[in-house]
Amino acid sequence: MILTGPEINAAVADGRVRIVPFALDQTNPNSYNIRLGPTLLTYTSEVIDAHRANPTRSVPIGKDGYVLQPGELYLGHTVEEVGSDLFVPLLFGRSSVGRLGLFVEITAPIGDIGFHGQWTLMLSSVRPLRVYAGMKIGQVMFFAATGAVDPYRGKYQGAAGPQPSQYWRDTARVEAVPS
Ligand SMILES: Nc1ccn([C@H]2C[C@H](O)[C@@H](COP(=O)(O)OP(=O)(O)OP(=O)(O)O)O2)c(=O)n1
Repeated sequence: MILTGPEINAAVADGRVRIVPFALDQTNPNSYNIRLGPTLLTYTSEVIDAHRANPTRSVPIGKDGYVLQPGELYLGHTVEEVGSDLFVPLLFGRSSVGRLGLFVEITAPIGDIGFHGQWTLMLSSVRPLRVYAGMKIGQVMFFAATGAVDPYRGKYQGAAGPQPSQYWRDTARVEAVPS
């Protein structure tokens, strides 16, 4: 089951969903629009190494916006902290933004019950595209879950600003290489 817009508003009001800051005019019939935060991160090394922490460069989005270039990966973030200890959040692009040729995540729309923080957006643009801080770039939906809840305690908990991949932490748990 998915929360309707009025139910998202009610869930924010009684604490079942946390969206900060929250504005009623960002609620859709069955989702909530999230805005692009003012900071982007790009990886600076030519090769991104999945087993290492990769260096990044912070790029502020100025008042005149910032032009995303095709072929580059930009890590953005939501203005809003979005989470729930009850519902499963999923983040998707908005159709109006998809129509501009912008992907807002790469195979990672799923949030965990118990995650709280700003979400990291994985921005990639089909054509050069000027984006602006504060633009309503994506939407979060909330799904009712069944079963006992074991809340998120992962490596991105409490995220503030764009978070580069910490996949390298997983390798401490040993990746078995099939022979
Ligand atoms: N586009 C996204 C998708 C998810 N998240 C947040 C919400 C999730 O609860 C948290 C972790 O997401 P995943 O479980 O997909 O990530 P990992 O499995 O890589 O991390 P972990 O091992 O911490 O679960 O990151 C995010 O900020 N941006």
